[in-house]
Amino acid sequence: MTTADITATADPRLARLLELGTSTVYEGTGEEWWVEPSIRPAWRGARLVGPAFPVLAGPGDNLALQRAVREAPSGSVLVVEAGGGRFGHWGGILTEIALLREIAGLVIHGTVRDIDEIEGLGFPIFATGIAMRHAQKTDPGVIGEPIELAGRAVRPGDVVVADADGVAIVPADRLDEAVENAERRFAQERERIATIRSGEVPAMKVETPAHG
Ligand SMILES: O=C([O-])CC(=O)C(=O)O
Ligand SMILES: [Mg+2]
Repeated sequence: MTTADITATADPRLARLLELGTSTVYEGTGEEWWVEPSIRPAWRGARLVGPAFPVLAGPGDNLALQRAVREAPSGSVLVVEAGGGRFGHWGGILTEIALLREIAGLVIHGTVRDIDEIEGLGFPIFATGIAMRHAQKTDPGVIGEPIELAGRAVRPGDVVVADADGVAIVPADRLDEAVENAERRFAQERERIATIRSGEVPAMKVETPAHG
């Protein structure tokens, strides 16, 4: 069982969002659900879904992460604002604890280390990059409270979906709508692709410029 499976089993809507993919989820509802695109999969094939457990870390400090990995509910995704700095905020040891506690994954506006080890363990991480530099362990930060992740509001329990295209945050109270609209979008795209594969170049999609 992968970490993505843990949450997905608990709520089939989450499994479906992950299958449909972040770009489809985002396009389906046409909302500002995308997250800063420099937050990328830390290893190829990483993907995750689950309710957010937000963390505000001190700059260059991972004490807040050490607290969060011990206190976040099983199945949740740690969503961390770490100021985007070039520190090893997270590594192999924290990953081992996260797996023991059945944490579904990590999304961090910041960098991580021990990446080969983490890939071998299959723990999904989305980060701005990889950096070996030691993170301080002095600032307890804030955990389990709403944050802004690189400018995007994230509340505890909002649904995090992340795959090769990046990270999307679906507000908890809009989950049904997100699934419904992503399904519609997915069906439209399959239809369009079927048309192309039948040998027909479809009409262009043209939009009216937005006002204001
Ligand atoms: O020790 C740290 O601060 C982060 C790390 O490398 C690990 O969790 O393995
Ligand atoms: Mg380490």
